[in-house]
Amino acid sequence: MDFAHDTKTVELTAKVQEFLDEFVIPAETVLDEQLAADPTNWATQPIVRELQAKARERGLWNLFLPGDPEVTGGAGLTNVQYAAVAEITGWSPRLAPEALNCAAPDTGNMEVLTDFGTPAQQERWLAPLLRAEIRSAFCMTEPDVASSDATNIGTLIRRDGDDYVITGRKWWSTGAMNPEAEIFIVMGKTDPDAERHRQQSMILVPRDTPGVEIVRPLTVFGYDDRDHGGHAEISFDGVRVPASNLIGAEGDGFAIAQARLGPGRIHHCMRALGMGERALALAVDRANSRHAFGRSLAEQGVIREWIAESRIQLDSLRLLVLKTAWLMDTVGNRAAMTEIQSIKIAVPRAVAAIIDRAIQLFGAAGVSDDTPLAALYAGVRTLRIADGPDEVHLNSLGRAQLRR
Ligand SMILES: Cc1cc2nc3c(=O)[nH]c(=O)nc-3n(C[C@H](O)[C@H](O)[C@H](O)COP(=O)(O)OP(=O)(O)OC[C@H]3O[C@@H](n4cnc5c(N)ncnc54)[C@H](O)[C@@H]3O)c2cc1C
Repeated sequence: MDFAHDTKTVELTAKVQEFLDEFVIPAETVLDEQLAADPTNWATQPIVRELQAKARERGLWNLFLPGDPEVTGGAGLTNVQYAAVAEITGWSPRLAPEALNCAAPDTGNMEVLTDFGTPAQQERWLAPLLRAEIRSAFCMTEPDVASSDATNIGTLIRRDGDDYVITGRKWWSTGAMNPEAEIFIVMGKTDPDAERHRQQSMILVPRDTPGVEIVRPLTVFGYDDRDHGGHAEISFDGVRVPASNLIGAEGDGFAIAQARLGPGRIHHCMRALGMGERALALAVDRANSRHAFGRSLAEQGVIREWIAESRIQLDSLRLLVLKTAWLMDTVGNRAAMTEIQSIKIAVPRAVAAIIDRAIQLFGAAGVSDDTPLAALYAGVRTLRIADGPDEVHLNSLGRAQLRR
């Protein structure tokens, strides 16, 4: 086995690392200042635009998008190549992914439009998303039903002449508080009587369509996540859009959702490893510089154990993520399902524990916003729920093993 990255990855990660160190990490305080200046402004902050311009100049743009760059407008990286890049962006999850136009949910939405959109849909919505001129949201989860089970979804998409009419309520639509999120991909039922996995469809709903109402923002442990455009509850009340806004055919929604979530899950895991590395680096600095009871924290056995545990977890999980990425590249997402589920479960758990140990090492400073740790913890904790809770993946992974 050759564990080395190829030349392209080595060169690209060096450029991304330099960009992170030189521009992104110093910009974090600027972002905080800009967000604090107007707490009612959900739009993309000027510092993000500045970073995006610098990233584009350096060719660090749309790195998440596979396939032929001439056709897709992406960078054409394999999952293995992108894994190394995404991990670096995880060091600054509030800024780096968006600076490179590699942030969820836009990445997943761009993939859906690339793979399933019509030429007209691609021209109208994908092209400006690839240029980061607009943003988007993905509206699947609903407040009234357990939405880890997509077959529960109650939103109706009813055909009426040349239109579809959408009625329902969504929540946790990430990014939708940002007024620049001009397009929503909405999942709903076109045929509630069809076979369970053929009832749903996906449809493009422009934000400014009559009947779309942003009800309220939601918070994660008190964080409004304004740097990601927040998370919105949205009501769709008799929203009428042309039939040509349907993505794929009626009944394709479930299959498109599955296709969207495979790469999305591994991207989250790659970035989470970067979050864990940053927490560990902060912990090491703190342990070496802080003294208690006559010696540095680094000289306490228990702290050394924490540091060692974190290193072991990060290095072992990175190998599992890279193996998963390699399988996705070589045998496809479906054949890599066991590994995708494994990392989706294992990485957020481990990284939450790594950040938790770093918080403990920092004492009270660790739970404040004086360090990035509290926000990193809040972010990684949601990954045990978002894109499907741990239990759903464990259940399916266990079932697959038992059938072997
Ligand atoms: C930060 C964040 C961002 C999000 N962004 C988006 C977004 O952009 N778009 C979107 O549509 N949604 C988004 N979501 C929603 C997310 O996908 C859902 O929260 C998730 O699918 C779980 O659905 P639910 O919250 O309704 O929980 P439920 O489905 O009600 O499940 C609750 C709990 O029940 C248990 N459970 C469920 N099924 C099983 C099972 N089979 N076996 C054992 N236990 C089980 C689990 O412990 C689970 O956590 C986001 C969520 C968060 C937290």
